[in-house]
Amino acid sequence: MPAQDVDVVVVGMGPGGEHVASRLARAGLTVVGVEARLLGGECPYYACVPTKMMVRAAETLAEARRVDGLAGSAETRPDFGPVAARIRREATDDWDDEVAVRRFADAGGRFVRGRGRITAPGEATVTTSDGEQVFRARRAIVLNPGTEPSAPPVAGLAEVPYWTNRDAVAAERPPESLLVLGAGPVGCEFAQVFARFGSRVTVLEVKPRLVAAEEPEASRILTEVFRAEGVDVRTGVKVRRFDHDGAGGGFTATLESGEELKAQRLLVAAGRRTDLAALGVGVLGVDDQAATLAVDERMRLAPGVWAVGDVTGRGAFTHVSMYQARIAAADILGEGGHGKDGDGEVADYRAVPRVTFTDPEIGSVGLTEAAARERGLTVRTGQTDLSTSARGWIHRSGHPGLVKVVEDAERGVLVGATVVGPYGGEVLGALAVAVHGEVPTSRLRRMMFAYPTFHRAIESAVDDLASS
Ligand SMILES: Cc1cc2nc3c(=O)[nH]c(=O)nc-3n(C[C@H](O)[C@H](O)[C@H](O)COP(=O)(O)OP(=O)(O)OC[C@H]3O[C@@H](n4cnc5c(N)ncnc54)[C@H](O)[C@@H]3O)c2cc1C
Ligand SMILES: NC(=O)c1ccc[n+]([C@@H]2O[C@H](COP(=O)([O-])OP(=O)(O)OC[C@H]3O[C@@H](n4cnc5c(N)ncnc54)[C@H](O)[C@@H]3O)[C@@H](O)[C@H]2O)c1
Repeated sequence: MPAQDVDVVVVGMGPGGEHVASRLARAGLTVVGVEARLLGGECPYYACVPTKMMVRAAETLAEARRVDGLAGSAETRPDFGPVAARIRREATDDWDDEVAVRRFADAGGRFVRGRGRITAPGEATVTTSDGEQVFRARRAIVLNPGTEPSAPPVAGLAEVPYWTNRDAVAAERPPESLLVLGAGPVGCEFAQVFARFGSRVTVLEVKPRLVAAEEPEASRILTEVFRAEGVDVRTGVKVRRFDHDGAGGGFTATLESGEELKAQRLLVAAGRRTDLAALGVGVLGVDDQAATLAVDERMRLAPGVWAVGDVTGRGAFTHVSMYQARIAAADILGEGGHGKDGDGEVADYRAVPRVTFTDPEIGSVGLTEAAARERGLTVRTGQTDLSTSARGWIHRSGHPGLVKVVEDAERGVLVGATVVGPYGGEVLGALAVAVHGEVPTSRLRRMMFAYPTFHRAIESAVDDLASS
C-alpha cells in the first residue's frame, strides 16, 4: 500500500496523546491517531478512574465504620457488586472506547487501531488487523506509548496466573485473600480497597517501607493505618519463588526466610516498563535500550518527533502527560506563549504534585527532604501532626496525618511539601501553589489560614521551620 501523506501521526493515545492529537486536529491539521488498545489509554480504563471509584466506595465503608463513638452505631455489609458495575458501566463502557473514538473524529482526527512504530525519519508504519499502513508525517510524529505493568525476575512468577492492575479493576468480587507484590501507589491503593471489602491482604515490599518514594513519615503513618485495618505489611522482604496450585489451592509465595504465604490471588504491582525498541526510535539515533525517552523542555525528541507522558520519565501521572501534551501541541503549532524566552511555554517540573489515594491520602509536591539534600540544598524542614491540630482533634477518627514542608533555607522558599491526612490531596493544593510560585516562607508565615480547617496545619508546619 502506498504511503499516505498527513501532517501529524500520534502513536499511542493515552491522555497526553489524545490531547495533542485532538488539539492539532481542531487547529486544522490532518492528524492520524494510532492506538493499539483503547483510545484514552491506561488512565480511564485500567488506572486512575476505575481505581478511584474503588477508593471512593472503600472510603464510604471506612467512614461508616467510624460512626461508632461519634454518632451512634452503624453496621456495614460490604458488597463489591455496585463498584464492579459502576466501573463496567460508567467508567469503562465495558472496556469499549466507542465514545472516545467518536469524540476524536468529531475533533477532526482520523483514528487507526493498530500498533505503530517509526520506520524512517518522518515515517510511521502501523500494523493493523488488516495489514500495514504507512504514513509520512509532514509536520510531526508524537509518541505517547505509556508503560506496561512489569514483573520482577522472581522464580516461578512468569508461570503463575497473577493479576496486574488491568485484572484487578475488572474484578467482580474481592478475593478471599490477596498477596500484593510491591507497595508503591498501585499496590497500596488496591491493598486498602480490597482489605476494606473483606479480603485478607498481605503486602510484600522489598524496600524497607511502603510508598518508598514519599517522605518516611508518610510511610510510617500508612503502615500503622494498614496494620490497624488488618493488612499484613511485610517490608524489607524478598520473595524467593511463587507457585500456583491449579487445583484451586491458590498462590504460594516462598520468602527468602523460608516462610510460605498463601492467598487466593496474587497482584503484581512492582512497577512499570517501556519498550523503546518496539517503537522504532532506534532509526532516529535514539538509544532504544533506555528506559525512557529523553526529551527537551518542549518535548522534542528528534527533528520532527515529540514524546509525552510516562515514557518521558518525568512523573507517571495523568496530569504530567496532559501538561506535556499542551506544551508539545503549542510547539508543533509554532505558538508563542509565556515561556521564559518568549518562544512558547517550556516544561517546569519543580512543582509536580502527586497524590496516593489511600486513606489517609498522601499528597506531595516538589522535592522530599532526602531529594533536596541530595541536590546539595541547605535544607530546613517543618512538620506538624495533623491529628493534634484543631481540625484533626475535632475529626477524631480517621485523622492520622501530618504536614511537612521542605525549605531551601538559602532562598527562603519551599521546594517540597507533603500532606498526609483526610483530603491530603486537596490540602496539598495550597502548598503546590507555594512551591510553584516560590512564595517566600516569610510571606507564608504572615498569611491567614481559616479556622478550623485541615489546611490550617500548614501554618504550624511553616512556623516549625524556624525551630529546625
Ligand atoms: C493502577 C493505576 C492507578 C493510577 N492512578 C493514577 C492517578 O490516580 N492519578 C494519576 O495522575 N495517575 C495515575 N496513574 C498513572 C496514569 O495511569 C498514567 O500516568 C497515565 O495513564 C498517563 O499515561 P500516558 O499518557 O503516558 O499513556 P497511557 O495512559 O499509558 O496510554 C498509552 C497508550 O499507548 C498505547 N500504545 C503503546 N504503544 C503503542 C504503539 N506502538 N502503537 C499504538 N499504541 C500504543 C497503549 O495501548 C496505551 O493505550 C495510575 C496508574 C496505574 C497503573
Ligand atoms: N495516585 C496516583 O497518582 C497513582 C496511582 C498509582 C500509580 N501511579 C503511577 O504509576 C506508577 C507505577 O506505580 P507502581 O506502584 O506500580 O510502581 P512503583 O515503581 O511506584 O512501585 C513499585 C514497588 O514495587 C516494589 N518492588 C519491585 N520489585 C519487587 C519485588 N521483587 N518484591 C517486592 N517488591 C518489589 C518496588 O520496590 C516499589 O516499591 C507510579 O510511578 C505512579 O506515578 C500513580
